[in-house]
Amino acid sequence: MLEKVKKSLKESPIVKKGEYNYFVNPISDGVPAMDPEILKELIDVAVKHIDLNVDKIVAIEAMGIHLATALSLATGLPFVIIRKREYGLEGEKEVYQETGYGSSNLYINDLKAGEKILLIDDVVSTGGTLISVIGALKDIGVDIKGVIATIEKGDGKRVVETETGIPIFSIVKIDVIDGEVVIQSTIED
Ligand SMILES: O=P(O)(O)OC[C@H]1O[C@H](OP(=O)(O)OP(=O)(O)O)[C@H](O)[C@@H]1O
Ligand code: HPA
Repeated sequence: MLEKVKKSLKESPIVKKGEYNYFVNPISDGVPAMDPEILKELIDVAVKHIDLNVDKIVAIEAMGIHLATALSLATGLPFVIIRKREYGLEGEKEVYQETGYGSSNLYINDLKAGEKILLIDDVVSTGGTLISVIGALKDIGVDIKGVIATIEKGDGKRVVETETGIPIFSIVKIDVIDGEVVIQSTIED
C-alpha cells in the first residue's frame, strides 16, 4: 500500500524558502503532475481508517481542495473550502494562518454550530495552520469529528495535538534530511 505515494515523496525536489526546506510534490503542490493513482492510494487509506459519520468535509485552500474533492466523490459527502478570499458573507470568520515560510488570511463560510465535520489538509509541518483553523472552528462551535493531514513533516502533528487536544490522522510521516525527503513511517506500517 501507498507505494506510489512513497515513491513520489522520495523523488520530491527540495527548494529553500528562506531557511525552510520545502519539498515539492503533486500532493502538496500539484507539481509535478499528479498521477491519479497517488490520490487514489491516499483516499483509499483515509476511507478505511476515518469515521465518515459527518455532515461535511472541510478543506483548506489551496492544497486541501483536491483531497476534499476526491474524498467527496468517494463518500458522497459535501465539502466546503476555507478560502484565501474574503466574501463578506454573513457569518464569515477570518483566520490568520502562519506557516514556516509565509502567512495569509483565511475565510470560513457555510459552517454552523453543531455541524459534524471532517477537516482535511495536505501537510502539517509547524502546525501553525491547523492550530489556527481548529481554534476558529471551535469558536464557531462545529463538532470536529476528525482531522486528516495526509503528510506530517517534522513534529507538526504532535504540536497540533498538544495545542488543540484533537488527534490528527496522518498517512505518511516524512522528514527532509540532507536535502532529501525521508519516509519515516506510514499509517499502513
Ligand atoms: O503546518 P504548517 O507549517 O502551517 O504548514 C502546513 C500548511 O502549509 C501549506 O499551506 P500554504 O498556504 O503554504 O500553501 P497552499 O496554498 O499551497 O496550500 C499546506 O497546504 C498547509 O496548509
Ligand atoms: N512542502 C509542501 N507543502 C508544505 C510544506 C512543504 O515543505 N510545508 C508546509 N506545507
